[in-house]
Amino acid sequence: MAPILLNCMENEHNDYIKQQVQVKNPYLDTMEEDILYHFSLSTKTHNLPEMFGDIKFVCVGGSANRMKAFAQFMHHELKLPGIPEDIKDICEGTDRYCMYKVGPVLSISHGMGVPSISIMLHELIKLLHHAQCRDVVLFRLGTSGGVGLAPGTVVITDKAVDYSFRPQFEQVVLGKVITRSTELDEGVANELLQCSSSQNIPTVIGNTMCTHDFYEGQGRLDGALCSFSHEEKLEYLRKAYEAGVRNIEMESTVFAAMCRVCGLKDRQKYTSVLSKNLQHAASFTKISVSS
Ligand SMILES: O=P(O)(O)O[C@H]1O[C@H](CO)[C@@H](O)[C@H]1O
Ligand SMILES: O=c1cc[nH]c(=O)[nH]1
Repeated sequence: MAPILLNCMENEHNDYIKQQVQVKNPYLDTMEEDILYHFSLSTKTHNLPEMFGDIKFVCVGGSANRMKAFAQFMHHELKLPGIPEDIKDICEGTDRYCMYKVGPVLSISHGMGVPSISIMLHELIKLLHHAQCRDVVLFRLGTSGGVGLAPGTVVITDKAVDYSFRPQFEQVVLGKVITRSTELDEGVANELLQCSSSQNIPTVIGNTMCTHDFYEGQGRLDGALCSFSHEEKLEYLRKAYEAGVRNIEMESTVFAAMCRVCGLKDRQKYTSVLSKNLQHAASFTKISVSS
């Protein structure tokens, strides 16, 4: 599934915003050193433009092993010199996330849930900014639970939505709730849909619901706690389906919101989430960013 996405994005590359990745924090420029704590990288100890300046695609997913396997797969697909098994974890100085660079592709793990991916995204966006990367496309390759779909269906996200099926992400800042949009890019979703049709993979475009919990949050009956009946669960999932939800996972809203805030507001070209084998999902967004 993943190479299909990357091939597709590369073909359409000229459509992307030719901009350097930017951050939305005036304090960063005044700092003598920026430490990317959870990557074990810093602007003082590492030459980020030299290490990462040629990055065009960033693929993120929850599991460290998956993202290593994906990097090895990309190494093979891109026919890069050397042995895929020898690729090195750039973040080996920390066990929070793993990161592999294969040519213009960066493969990073982000753990489970919004807080974990959010920390990773702060540091990733800063890294791409410091490295002066341009025209970067960001994908999430993950797993998800399908809603009303046959197992194995790939879901390309139209909108990332919250538990109330709203396309928004709520972040508490200084004790106040800030709401950020998670609207996504239609054009990119359609590109991916076209790619899947050429590969004969069952694929739909639909909304992806992001929850803060795998069990009760997703209407599961098999957690340590369950405060609802089977009928109530089905009713909620039915409402979700009617609202256009086709899969459920745990990172898409913050992924979409952060990339959007760091992007061209008027372009609104953003995320998607894919799900495969009931459980394989990928979300993607452009983070070609402007002021
Ligand atoms: O497959 P990954 O990328 O880990 O994502 C999904 O799997 C985890 C739950 O099992 C959550 O993080 C969910 O979003
Ligand atoms: O969040 C998730 C991830 C995989 N499968 C699910 O059902 N939910």
